[in-house]
Order: sequence, then C-alpha cells, then structure tokens
Amino acid sequence: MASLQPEADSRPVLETRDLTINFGGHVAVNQVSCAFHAGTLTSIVGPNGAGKTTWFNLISGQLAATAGSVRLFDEDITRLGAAARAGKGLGRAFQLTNLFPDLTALENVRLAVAARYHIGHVFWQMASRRRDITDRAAAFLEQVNLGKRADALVANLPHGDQRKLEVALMLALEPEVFMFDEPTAGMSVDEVPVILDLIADIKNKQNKVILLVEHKMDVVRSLSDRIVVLHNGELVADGEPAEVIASPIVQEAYLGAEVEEI
Ligand SMILES: Nc1ncnc2c1ncn2[C@@H]1O[C@H](COP(=O)(O)OP(=O)(O)OP(=O)(O)O)[C@@H](O)[C@H]1O
Repeated sequence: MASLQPEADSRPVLETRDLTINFGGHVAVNQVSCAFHAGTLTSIVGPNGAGKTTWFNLISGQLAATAGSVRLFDEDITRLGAAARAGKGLGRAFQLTNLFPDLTALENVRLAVAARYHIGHVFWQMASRRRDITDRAAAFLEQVNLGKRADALVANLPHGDQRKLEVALMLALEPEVFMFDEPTAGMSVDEVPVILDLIADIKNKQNKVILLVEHKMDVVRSLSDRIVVLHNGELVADGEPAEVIASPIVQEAYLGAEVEEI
C-alpha cells in the first residue's frame, strides 16, 4: 500500500523514527517510524494492546523510549520530559488527570492561558491582564460548549463536561500537535457530537497536526485524512482511510466483513 508521502516542500511537524519501548522483554512499540504534517488528522487504530496509547505516551513524554527518537519541527525531543514537550507545542488531553478538581472550570482554563503566555503571579495582579486572561479563557470554554458551566467546580461537573474541559485546556495551550486518546470514551450519546464537531473544527480552521486514537470506526472514517494501523507494537498499514480500511491486512486482521469497532 502506498503510504502518504509528504509533499516535496513540506517538512513534517512531528516525526517518530524507529521509536521503540521494551517493558521487561515485551516490545510494546517496535521501531515505529512515522511523520505527520500540518493540516492533517491521522487516526491511529489497532486491536487492544496494539501499542497505540504507549506510542502516544512516547510522543508526549509520559514514557521514555528504549530506542529511536521523537522529533518536533526537526528538533530531537526524545530526552525531554512531558512538560518541556508541551511547552514546545505538543498538546494532549490527559483523560482528566491534569484538571484541578477544586477550582472552577473557568479557573482551570485561566491557568492554562496564563501558562501559555508565561504569565506569572505578579502580572495576574494587573487588572487589565486579568481581564484579558479571563476573556480568553471564557472564549475557550464557549468553544467546547461549557460557557454556562464556567463557575462550576470541576469536581461537580459530569464526566462528559470534564472531558470537554480537558479539550478547552488543550486549546488554551495553542499547541502545534493535538493528541486525542479516545476523546469520546465514557461520554453520553448526546455529548459525543460536541467533541467530534470540535475536533472537526480544529481540523478545518487550524493548520495543525491532529492525532486521534479511536476505536469507533464511524468516527475514524468521518474525521481522518489518514489512518495508521498498529499491531503487536508494529506499524502495519498507513494511508488514505478508504485504502487502509479496504486493505487485506486490515480486513483480515481487524475488520472482518463489516465490524464497527477495531
Ligand atoms: N507500563 C507498562 N508496563 C508493562 N507493559 C505495558 C505498560 N504499558 C503498556 N504495556 C503493554 O504494552 C502493550 C500495549 O499497550 P497499549 O495500552 O499501548 O495498547 P493500546 O493499543 O493502546 O490498547 P487499547 O486499545 O486497549 O487501549 C500491552 O501489551 C500492554 O499490556
């Protein structure tokens, strides 16, 4: 299968080269090389245990690679920790672990806006700065449809709203790479479209790299420019969605005739 080749003059934003991690003899991600270009949404699919989340963790810096490298704008960031990578433009929604439950939704986003612009405590004291930050934070909350919950304590928000808030925090950091790991997991049916519309909106309006780990094939089909398939830690297919879904390796290994989840 032809993989999606970069255009002649466009360099990748993000790249993994022979990226590998070995957990006590089990190679969870095995020499995965892949490049991602601005303006594309790539879904990463594969059966349970294929290595998708582990690859994400290696990219965002939650895990340190055994071998290989991660490059952002051609800079080797393999040895940087997660916070440093975030500062360089890698944005990831962390399944609620980076929310402050005792603060309001708005306060959470304000902290992210302040972090994005390296605004320390002293500047928070300036009323005009505070208003700027608050206005920006409120706009991000509106974007994820949480405007009406701005003053709610995060601990009291329903799960779906907390997931949306995570996306607002990622938006506030204005990353170059958006990483979504099963963004609709645990959401009610009526909440799912809000997140999917938001991802589509980022894709359509911002020239960023978007990576999506997702099991729901209808979601993958509707959003992706490209699909990468992992199996046993290896990259086994990479290309246009229709081509990848129709490929014998994916049909045989994961999809059967017409399975909605892989
Ligand atoms: N910290 C760890 N220590 C040991 N083994 C691990 C660790 N993290 C992941 N693994 C193993 O690595 C393999 C890949 O796991 P990973 O969670 O990346 O798969 P996945 O494709 O994301 O699966 P799922 O779709 O179920 O989320 C699995 O065999 C898993 O048990």
